[in-house]
Amino acid sequence: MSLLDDGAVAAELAAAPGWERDGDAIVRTVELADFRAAMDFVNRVAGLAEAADHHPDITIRWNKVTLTLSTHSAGGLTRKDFDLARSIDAR
Ligand SMILES: C[C@H](O)[C@H](O)[C@H]1CNC2=NC(N)=NC(=O)C2=N1
Repeated sequence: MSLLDDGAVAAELAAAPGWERDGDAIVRTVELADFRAAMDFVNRVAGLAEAADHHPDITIRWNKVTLTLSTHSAGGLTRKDFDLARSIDAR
C-alpha cells in the first residue's frame, strides 16, 4: 500500500467531513448519547476494522470516541485509512 502525497490527502479529507489530519494520521471524534452508546459504536467500528484488516487507535471518554487512523506498515496515510474512514462514516 503506497503512501498518499499531501495533495491526495487534502483531496481525500475534503471528501471526509469530520476527519482531520494529525501528522501521519487522520483523526475523528464522535459524540454519542452516553457510554453504552459509545461502546456500541466502538463495537461496530471493531467489526469494520476486522473486515478490512485495518485497525484504528481508539480512545473512549464516557460518550466520546476518538478514532485515529494511519497505516503503520507504510509509515503514514494510504487509501486504506480513507476507505475505512468512509465505511465508519456510513454507519
Ligand atoms: C498482518 C496485518 O495485516 C497487519 O498487521 C495489519 C493489521 N492492522 C493494521 N492497522 C493499521 N492501522 N495499520 C497497519 O499497518 C495494519 N496492519
